[in-house]
Amino acid sequence: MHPNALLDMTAELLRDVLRLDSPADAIVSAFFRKNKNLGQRERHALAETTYAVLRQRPLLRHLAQSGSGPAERRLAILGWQGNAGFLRGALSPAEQQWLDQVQALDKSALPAHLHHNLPEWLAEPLLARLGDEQFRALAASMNEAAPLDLRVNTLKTKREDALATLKTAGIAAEATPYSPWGLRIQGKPALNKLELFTGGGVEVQDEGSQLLALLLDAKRGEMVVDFCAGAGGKTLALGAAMRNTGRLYAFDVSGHRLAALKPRLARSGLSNIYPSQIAHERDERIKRLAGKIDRVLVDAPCSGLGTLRRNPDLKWRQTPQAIAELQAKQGAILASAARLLKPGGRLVYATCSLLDAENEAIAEAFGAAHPDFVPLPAGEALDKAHVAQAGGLVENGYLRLWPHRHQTDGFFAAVWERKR
Ligand SMILES: C[S@@+](CC[C@H](N)C(=O)[O-])C[C@H]1O[C@@H](n2cnc3c(N)ncnc32)[C@H](O)[C@@H]1O
Repeated sequence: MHPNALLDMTAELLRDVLRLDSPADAIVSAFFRKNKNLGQRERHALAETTYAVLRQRPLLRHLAQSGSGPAERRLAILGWQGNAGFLRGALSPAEQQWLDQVQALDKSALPAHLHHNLPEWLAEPLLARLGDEQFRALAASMNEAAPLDLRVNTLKTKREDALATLKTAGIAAEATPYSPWGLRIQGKPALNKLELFTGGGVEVQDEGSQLLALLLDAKRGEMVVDFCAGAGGKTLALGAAMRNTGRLYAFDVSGHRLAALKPRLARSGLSNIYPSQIAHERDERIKRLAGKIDRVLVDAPCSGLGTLRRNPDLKWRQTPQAIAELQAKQGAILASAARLLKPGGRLVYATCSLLDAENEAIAEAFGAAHPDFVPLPAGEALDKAHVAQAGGLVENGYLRLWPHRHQTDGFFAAVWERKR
């Protein structure tokens, strides 16, 4: 495709995405379905430029004020993530001159919000929690793309063997530092045609997600519930940890999400998983299982703000009001899920949010209202699950993962044991 045509196409995609009325990944996928003849490199440039503009929207909008022509084209030029020579081929002499001027500007004197590129309602609590230096490091890490992590399905293969298979296929990878199941891939190679993937030997899963499953420490023969199973990323990890024995109920209110678990389940070779759509957190099925379950994971619906490297549109689409509504939901789901546990059973509450409001605040309110649940320090639980350097993943007894410190998505988890 001619460079100018691709640049105009990127501007068209940006126009749709910047309306912020649907998730960016859904808009990008629909755009690719509509434009089937785009090559791999063109798709990469379109998607990555879109994400780069979303990540740095305030800064790029500020810088784009000086140019001329359609605003989205200017943003696409400033955020361009494809080949630089290719971009030059798309620019008019005036655009090239403007780009050179913008690139030469000293940006160090710009106001703080043009550096962190976060809305004020989000920047403020993060800065208060982390302090200036850590906050800057976090904001910078959110401007990077996330690495590609895999979880080895230990039912089918060993981590060393999966690593060797990847190497033979010309894919560079290394063991993840914390999760004993994890591999971190260099770059973004296509994996979906590899036997290792189609045969269920590995699943794509952020190392942080793997650590949440490890925290539950589900064992052979147990009765386990994944209360908010969604498309089953953690369900599959738990099922393998249980060595395909016992019973693992995968609950979710979304039939659509549970349906996405089916092909992954087929690849995994697991037969101990029972997906079940529930109407709400007080569904009859939950009452029937009350007091019978060994371990319950509540991977609660949340703002998703720990995943900004993958979903940068969330910082512009989320609102404080939506988070207040989520908090009420999180408390209600946790209280209801807790009723499932046997005496001595383990409860894990987790989110992929960075905000205390969805994390510590929910865990502490639950703890205060449920004296029969005793907090279990996350570091201890992770150590027992063979997680390396577990002490560095914990704050105030809770699991707290940060993109800038741990190279994972942002995650929180609290653990309790029901009194015997
Ligand atoms: C963070 S996502 C789960 C991701 C999933 N555990 C994984 O690892 O792939 C939260 C899930 O909670 C589900 N959910 C929302 N309200 C719920 C409720 N009242 N009871 C159970 N699940 C609920 C959503 O449909 C969503 O799939």
